[in-house]
Amino acid sequence: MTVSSAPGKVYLLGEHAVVYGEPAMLCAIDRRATVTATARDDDRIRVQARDLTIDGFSVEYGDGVVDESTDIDVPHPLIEAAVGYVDGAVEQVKEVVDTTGFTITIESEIPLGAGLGSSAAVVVAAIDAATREMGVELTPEEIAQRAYRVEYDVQDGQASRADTFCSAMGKAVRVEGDDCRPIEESPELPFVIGFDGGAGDTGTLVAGVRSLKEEYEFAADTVETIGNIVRTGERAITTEDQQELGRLMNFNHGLLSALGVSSRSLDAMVWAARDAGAFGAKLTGAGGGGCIVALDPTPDTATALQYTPGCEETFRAELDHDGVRVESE
Ligand SMILES: Nc1ncnc2c1ncn2[C@@H]1O[C@H](COP(=O)(O)OP(=O)(O)O)[C@@H](O)[C@H]1O
Ligand SMILES: C[C@@](O)(CCOP(=O)(O)O)CC(=O)O
Ligand SMILES: [Mg+2]
Repeated sequence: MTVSSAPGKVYLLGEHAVVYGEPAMLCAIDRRATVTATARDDDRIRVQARDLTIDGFSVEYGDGVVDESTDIDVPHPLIEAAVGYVDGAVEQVKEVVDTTGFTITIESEIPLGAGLGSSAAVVVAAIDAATREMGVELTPEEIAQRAYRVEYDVQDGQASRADTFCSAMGKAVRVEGDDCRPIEESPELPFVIGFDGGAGDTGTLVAGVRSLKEEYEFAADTVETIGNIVRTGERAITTEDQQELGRLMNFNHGLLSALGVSSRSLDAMVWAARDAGAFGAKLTGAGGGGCIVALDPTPDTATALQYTPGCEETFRAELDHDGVRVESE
């Protein structure tokens, strides 16, 4: 039995634009997905994903077939969409090892589809656990590369390397196209997360931005401007200028909102954080619903979020220095 875990992340600056080759900066956070891989005597592949519920049923499946015992009475495309990332991870494992069967069990502290990178963390941890269980040790860079292939395929060819690289490597990272690197001296920033309890579908949201960008030159300019905000933010990171970072996050949120990926509850949480005196706040990840990230060293933002209609949960997040790691083997 092998257990591996990998962290979720928040985007400081640059999501969506990063898909088109603009730079982005993101930080791994101390919420992790944990995957247990156990070799089997037969050649079957089984997946137990307790957090993945469809109509209240948790998903257990294998060999491309959802278990009858899970009693799921929903159309198959819905199930296929939900298990796509895990299926992709299994495919990557099969490319690396001469598989006989294994069972993988997924547990995660990262809310699904909320912009904290649950998909990347699950895929990264699954590839690590299952390949190790089969006797192969991949480097974090190799895992990041394979996990990126999975996100790319599931999101119909529209994915950056950002989430998967950050989850595999940990710390703060900067990603621009194929150029992925850890940010030396990753700053410890006072992250406060607000979660509206909802989710957005990354593939659909990315496709929405792409079509706006193709239709309007000013939408394409907006994407480029987000890249300029990130470039400006690099100086603020090096000097640990939280006030400047906050201002840039506010600007970035406005542009994401213009690109149609914010929502009423995300905007409400962003404004609650700003009114409470946060240095800045923005949605994180694909948007549509899910989480915002604010910078505030005081308890004021968390308190304000607790009283904000639409905010279901608020918590602090710490930079996680560890990327993918083995918990036990
Ligand atoms: N605990 C989990 N078990 C199985 N699959 C998961 C789990 N967490 C996330 N996923 C997969 O990732 C998808 C969410 O990814 P995505 O839409 O990119 O949002 P995010 O990465 O921001 O959480 C889920 O629909 C599911 O396919
Ligand atoms: C919108 C995007 O930039 C980030 C998506 O992040 P998440 O899956 O919502 O955590 C897409 C990508 O980079 O592949
Ligand atoms: Mg994702």
